[in-house]
Amino acid sequence: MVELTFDAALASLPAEDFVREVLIGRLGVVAVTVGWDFHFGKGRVGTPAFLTEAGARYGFKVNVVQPFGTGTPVSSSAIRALLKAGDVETANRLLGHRWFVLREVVHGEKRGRELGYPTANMQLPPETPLAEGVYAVRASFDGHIHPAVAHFGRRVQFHENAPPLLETYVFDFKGDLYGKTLGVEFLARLRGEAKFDSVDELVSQMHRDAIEARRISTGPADPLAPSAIG
Ligand SMILES: Cc1cc2nc3c(=O)[nH]c(=O)nc-3n(C[C@H](O)[C@H](O)[C@H](O)COP(=O)(O)O)c2cc1C
Ligand SMILES: Nc1ncnc2c1ncn2[C@@H]1O[C@H](COP(=O)(O)OP(=O)(O)OP(=O)(O)O)[C@@H](O)[C@H]1O
Repeated sequence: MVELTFDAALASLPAEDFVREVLIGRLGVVAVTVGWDFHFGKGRVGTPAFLTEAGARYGFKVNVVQPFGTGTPVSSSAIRALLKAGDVETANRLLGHRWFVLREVVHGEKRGRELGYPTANMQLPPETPLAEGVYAVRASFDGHIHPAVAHFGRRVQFHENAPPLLETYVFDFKGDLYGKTLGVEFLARLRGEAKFDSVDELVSQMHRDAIEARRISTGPADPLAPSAIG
């Protein structure tokens, strides 16, 4: 990979000089692929049309990739905004695969098993763009993928201001997951995190979450968002 520092000298380099000095002189390109709205060179003169014409003169091939889909352009900021809003289905379609995290399972407060839902806890980086709430997910470990339900949040039922955790309950599984690396891919958000009048009410809601998540995570997959964890 060649990374060019975008400094004043590069910013003021005319498109024609960039082609001659960088693409031909330094890299000796035989083919160049750019997006349909790509611009380069001083004054943004280097359009895909400019590049195609330069390619014909210098003898390199130019592929211009047209926009994908019909709606909003696919961009990492659009995907982050969708995940922050909890719309994982649309984020997954824009990504072309299900959004997933890969992390080690850490110890928690051992409350999960008392509630009837032992959960594998994972700490996600603070900048993770994910809405708090309950999700239908699939979890991968030891070479197998399991349907599961996950909660991402601060556990407002029990804590005032704890850091957010991803907690995953794996259906039809019993075993020790501490220290293992889990892949968790997200299929749908079921609801936001809530504080109930009693722990019993939280547990009743968790039963309903589990039924809904099992239905989704064992159901047919969206062909536009295949699994990336297996
Ligand atoms: C399906 C599911 C739904 C959950 N919903 C909530 C919720 O709405 N509010 C909340 O504070 N915690 C929720 N939790 C998190 C539980 O409070 C947490 O798993 C439990 O307290 C265990 O906590 P620990 O990791 O501190 O032991 C949920 C967990 C699961 C698995
Ligand atoms: N079906 C399951 N799904 C997830 N973890 C399970 C399951 N069965 C057993 N476990 C084990 O139980 C651990 C979680 O248990 P429990 O929730 O009581 O303790 P914890 O580490 O404190 O987590 P939490 O803080 O969520 O309570 C997991 O890390 C895993 O090793």
